[in-house]
Amino acid sequence: MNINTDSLYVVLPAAGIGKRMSKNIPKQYLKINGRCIIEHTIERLLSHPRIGQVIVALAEHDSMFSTLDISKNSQVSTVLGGNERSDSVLAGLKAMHEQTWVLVHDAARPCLTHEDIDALIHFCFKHDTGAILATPVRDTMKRSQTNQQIKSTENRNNLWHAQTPQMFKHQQLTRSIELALQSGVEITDEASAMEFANVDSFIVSGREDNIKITRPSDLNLAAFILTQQKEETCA
Ligand SMILES: Nc1ccn([C@@H]2O[C@H](COP(=O)(O)OP(=O)(O)OP(=O)(O)O)[C@@H](O)[C@H]2O)c(=O)n1
Ligand SMILES: C[C@](O)(CO)[C@H](O)COP(=O)(O)O
Repeated sequence: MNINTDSLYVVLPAAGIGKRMSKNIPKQYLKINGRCIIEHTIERLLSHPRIGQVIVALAEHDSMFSTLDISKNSQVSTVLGGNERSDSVLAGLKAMHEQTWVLVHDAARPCLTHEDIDALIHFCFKHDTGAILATPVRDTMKRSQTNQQIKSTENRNNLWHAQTPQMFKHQQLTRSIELALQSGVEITDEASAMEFANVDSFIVSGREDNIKITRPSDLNLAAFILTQQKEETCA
């Protein structure tokens, strides 16, 4: 792979149902500023000069994605996702021809900027190692009992909120996720699969506004962020 010119593939897990959003459609199809969240996300990715292909992992009965113009884009393809996010990611990894590097990015994170994509790609290429975007924890972190009685205060030094994209060597990530799933280990992001496989990976500090739309209150925040970012770009 010519790391200076070859385009990169992105697996976009988009097969979730958005339970925490409590809407009657999966959250990736909710609209912000007139466009579906997933449209914002894919456009942010494909408008980056180094990203050439997005493989979208869809739920089995997803009938909405094919109605979107972005689904007709030649740089977009789809694959059947799975019961868990990790199953969807693995399906995407297996659907592509062998690549050196691959990025995985949540469809529910439409506020991703080229600044963060550049930082992640640069780090991985420079150090020839996998990495994830993340932001440092800034509040005091508490652990509770199941009845929400405070149990302990967690040390927040070197504690981060993992984001996406997460970028790894394609075959290494595929094998690591397969190993974790075969071992019955719960993995909620790609880095946790690499950790289980004892493969080093690193953190690249990302923007705080690369939020994952998860709960209803995130929608207005994401709309504000997208509008602000558009003004930034035009500035
Ligand atoms: N089986 C699954 C579950 C999740 N995802 C995707 O993984 C991303 C991050 O997951 P999350 O925010 O948890 O989305 P949901 O699982 O849809 O949300 P919830 O947990 O509230 O149902 C989302 O883009 C979601 O569509 C996926 O591709 N396949
Ligand atoms: C991958 C992730 O975005 C890292 O924070 C997050 O774990 C995905 O959301 P989920 O709720 O854990 O599926």
